[in-house]
Amino acid sequence: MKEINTDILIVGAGYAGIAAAKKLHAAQQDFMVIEARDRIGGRTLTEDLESGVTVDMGAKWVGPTQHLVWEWIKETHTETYDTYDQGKNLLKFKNKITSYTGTIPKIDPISLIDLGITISKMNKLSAQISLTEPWNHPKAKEFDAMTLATWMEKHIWTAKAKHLFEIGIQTVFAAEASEISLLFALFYFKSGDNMDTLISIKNGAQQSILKGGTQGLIKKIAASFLDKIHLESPLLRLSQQANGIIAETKMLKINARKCILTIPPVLISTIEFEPPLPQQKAQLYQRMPMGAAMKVYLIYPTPFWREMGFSGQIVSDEYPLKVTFDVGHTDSELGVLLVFVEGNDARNFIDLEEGTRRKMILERVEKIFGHQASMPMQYIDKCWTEEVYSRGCYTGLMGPNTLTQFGHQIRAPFKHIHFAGTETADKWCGYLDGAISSGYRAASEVLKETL
Ligand SMILES: Cc1cc2nc3c(=O)[nH]c(=O)nc-3n(C[C@H](O)[C@H](O)[C@H](O)COP(=O)(O)OP(=O)(O)OC[C@H]3O[C@@H](n4cnc5c(N)ncnc54)[C@H](O)[C@@H]3O)c2cc1C
Repeated sequence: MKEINTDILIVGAGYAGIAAAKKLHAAQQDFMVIEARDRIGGRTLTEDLESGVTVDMGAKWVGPTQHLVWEWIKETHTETYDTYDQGKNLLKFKNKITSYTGTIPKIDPISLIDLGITISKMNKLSAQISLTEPWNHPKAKEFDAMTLATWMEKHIWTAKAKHLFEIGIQTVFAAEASEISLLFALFYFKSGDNMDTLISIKNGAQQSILKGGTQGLIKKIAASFLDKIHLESPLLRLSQQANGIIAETKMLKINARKCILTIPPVLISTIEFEPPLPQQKAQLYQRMPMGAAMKVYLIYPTPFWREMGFSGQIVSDEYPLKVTFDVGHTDSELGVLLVFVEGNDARNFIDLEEGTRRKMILERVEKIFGHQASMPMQYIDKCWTEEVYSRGCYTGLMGPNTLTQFGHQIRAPFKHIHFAGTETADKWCGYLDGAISSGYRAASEVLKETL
């Protein structure tokens, strides 16, 4: 086993780990990064397809208020383009297809009012939640004792509004409303400005796309300190002494003064800690499962739906296809349709053979856009629950009784170990921007203690 001495060890080379490294590099600190995978980027993964199309199999979009990602985009002169958002969107509900413009589908007036009131109630409630201490809201215990599904049962009157709201929830959390606490949902909406921002393209979280992909961006940021990143080095054991830590992988023994751990909460329980994590912290990590999502790209010779006057955005109640977007560049001749399968749908869909998955998706898009839709040049899909070093996506979630009882542990250091990762962010928790802010915060904590 090779022994290495460094001042600060960063575990994980996703956006949080690279943000921490960037800050330490700028401060001319002695640090190293260990990463389990054979690549950097974590939950970002950009692939250049033979057709010339670049696809993000992980994180894709950047919204206008995600200022830290925009700083990186500007610093690296990365080109962006807007998600195609012209023409009519389509809603397929109970075998009927209707078209609409804007974020909210055209449905009967009663259901429409019901949906509008529900979203506005969510926004009003979430606006009252503190991002740093959501557990201190006067009704925190009450909100954290119920799931979002329980709240929906009580407050949404029409079946159609409930169904559409559920699709919105699956899209935002990659999970079911019955898996998350109301308090966590309110915190998450506030963290991303509000629910409207999270589900919107224009002025929302789905507004901009990076030309070289989100993994392309992190590669540019890490370029000046690549020699400090050790790939294929999963952390197995972390022990703490009076003056620092000893981290062990299969091949390395690393002695450091401080450690910044950026791995997803669900994976923290896989590390052997000596001494063990404080019991409330350890219990927290037993309660932050990942959601599940599958991303499917369909590449066509042309974005033929645009010529038909459609935006490429579909909201559908038919398993497995619930939501689609046109993510092709306006300058490209090719059509790129991105299909999301999320929550329990994804968990079931992932177990099917690839041929069956392809057939099902193509049947669904054909029903909506016609025969041309059944003949893409390429079908490509990716499931994140199969990724050993992610275990799902988009982020770690909290069910009832988690934020109020254990939430205060999320950013708390444990002796020489500091905790980052998007799940620890107050602003844009679950997103790339939150990952960057968490990395910067953890690096600042360490710098404060070591300088
Ligand atoms: C399909 C998908 C779509 C998404 N869409 C968007 C989007 O459009 N916009 C957006 O802002 N966000 C999106 N997200 C969320 C976004 O990707 C995450 O919020 C962000 O990448 C998290 O960064 P992180 O550094 O906190 O964690 P990670 O990216 O998970 O990084 C943690 C790193 O730790 C490594 N690791 C794990 N275990 C160990 C170990 N034992 N030892 C060493 N290393 C280890 C992992 O390999 C990984 O590289 C999406 C995510 C997915 C998967």
